[in-house]
Amino acid sequence: MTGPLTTRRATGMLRTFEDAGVLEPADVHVAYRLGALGGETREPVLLAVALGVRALRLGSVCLELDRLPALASGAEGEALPWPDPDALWAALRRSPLVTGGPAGPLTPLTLADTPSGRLLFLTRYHRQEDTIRAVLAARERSRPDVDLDALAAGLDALFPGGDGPDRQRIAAALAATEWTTIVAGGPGTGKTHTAARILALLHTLHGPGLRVALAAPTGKAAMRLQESITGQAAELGLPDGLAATTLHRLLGPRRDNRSRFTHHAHNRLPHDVVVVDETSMVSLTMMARLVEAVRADARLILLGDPDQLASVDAGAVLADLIARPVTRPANPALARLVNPAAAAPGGDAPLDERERERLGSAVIRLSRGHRFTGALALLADAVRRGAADEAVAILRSGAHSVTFHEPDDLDAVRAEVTSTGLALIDAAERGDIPAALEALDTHRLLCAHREGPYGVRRWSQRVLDWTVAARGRSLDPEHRYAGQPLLVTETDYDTGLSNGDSGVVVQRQDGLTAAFDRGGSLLLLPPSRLAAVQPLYAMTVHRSQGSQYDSVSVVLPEEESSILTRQLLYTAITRARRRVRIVGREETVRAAIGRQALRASGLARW
Ligand SMILES: Nc1ncnc2c1ncn2[C@@H]1O[C@H](COP(=O)(O)OP(=O)(O)OP(=O)(O)O)[C@@H](O)[C@H]1O
Repeated sequence: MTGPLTTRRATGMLRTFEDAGVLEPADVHVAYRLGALGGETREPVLLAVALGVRALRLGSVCLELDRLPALASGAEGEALPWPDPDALWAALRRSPLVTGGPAGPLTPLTLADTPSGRLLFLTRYHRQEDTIRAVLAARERSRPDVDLDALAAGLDALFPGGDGPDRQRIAAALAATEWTTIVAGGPGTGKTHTAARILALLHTLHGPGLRVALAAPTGKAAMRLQESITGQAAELGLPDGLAATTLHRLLGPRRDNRSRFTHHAHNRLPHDVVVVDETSMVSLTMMARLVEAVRADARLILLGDPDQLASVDAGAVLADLIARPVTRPANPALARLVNPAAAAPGGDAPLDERERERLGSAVIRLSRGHRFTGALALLADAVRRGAADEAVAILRSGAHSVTFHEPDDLDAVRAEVTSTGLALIDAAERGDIPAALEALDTHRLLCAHREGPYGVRRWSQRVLDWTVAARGRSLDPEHRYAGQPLLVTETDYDTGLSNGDSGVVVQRQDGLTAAFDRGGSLLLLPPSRLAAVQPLYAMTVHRSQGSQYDSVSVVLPEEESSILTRQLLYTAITRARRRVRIVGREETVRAAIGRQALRASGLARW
């Protein structure tokens, strides 16, 4: 945009909505700028633009014009002068921002009239949704040619459970017979276990020359995927050297444009199979870039947990793709390969009607936990389903793996923080890198916010103070010391570190070095080469997504915090492999479970 970046003060309707706290000055500013550029001055239209910008800021891809009053809660929200949806729709349809105008062909806004409501988009996001819709629909028009006898034999060998409705086997059958498959499921339900078997199956069907890409939205998640797949490679006869990478690296970053890549619709990825893990964290923009870069005759396998927090940017693509209406019947070949309706003693429950319908979109949800059992798994499931009474009962059950602490009852958190902090320092001072890296992931303290009494900043200081008191020696977070945990805050292609990687400073004979675990291989760097890192004593739940720790302590914010949602609590709990400790009040847990982060989009409406 051109012109000075002065903020015009809101007037009229926009002022009313800003004073009520619905709009922020930045929302109003963008609306006025777009209005000025496109020649639109009508207040209700500018209000809708500002509300659309606000929606994006809060994670929605579009504005639901028929549900405007739902944007604000309480009596104050109801009292606001919301525009009449029909009049607003008519005004928007004539707006130069939608149709192009005398000021130029620029159409920054797009309208969509869907069976479940009228939507206003910023055109850029509408285009991205359109890309995803069009590419996936085109991919659904055909299915890969496979030898069904060989496939059946492969499935029997890899999933020897017999005829029961083994959802992992169904996932593999889908992945072999569809171009795009979505394998959803909570932590430890075997998504990567299944992905490894899918790769083995595809290698059997298509021969050893198959080109496979493994990717995830963050470096940490990519490393976990790589570790898991390579750990199973020998057993499954997968080729050596399968490496995972971030989606950014897979698509080829460009220095001149952050949202464009070297691989795109006219320069496709060479791979025959693209497996993406932690898809819930993939933004709408990234998903659009990915699907257009995958060859039409390559398989795309999306793994993820739709109940977790969605991407930092707008959209909840995985959840939307799973929720979209099913437009075609399940692949007829499936009936020969799996038996979704059967009941088998001790096996998965038969697929319900909705699950069977979703096979048409090649979506399967794994439901049986293989990693955690007991109270931790029950708690995660109760939170996911929104069963607050159940969750509270589990928290109060006295189970070892799940404990609940009032905000001033910090003895247990302190004990674990200090014991892991001291173990980290001891190992690092001895120069024992494997032990230091192991100690790093033993326990993690998670907060919802960065700032405030329940935020990362405050709690990091507390962790440091506790560690110093236990150590009996001061530690300066501004200076590297052996045993200091580190978090990478920006991707650095020179060192190979990704945003979100964690490491630890270790004492070596020649001085201090920073050690990072890169999916089983070690990366050692002199601390002076680390550009964007910060000490890691506590982290936000958002940051922790894609990682897991043996034990997790979750500090809940105030009940009123708008960031506190069911998805946030579920994501925090499921970061723990063995035990979770929740610090907060019962009302806060209930408030979190009762508040769902709902992100408006057009994708789920298909
Ligand atoms: N069918 C199965 N039989 C036996 N063990 C299994 C089976 N499926 C998964 N597992 C084991 O359960 C554990 C969790 O599996 P996996 O890591 O694949 O889950 P995931 O869904 O990818 O979890 P996350 O999202 O947390 O990474 C692994 O140790 C895996 O070997």
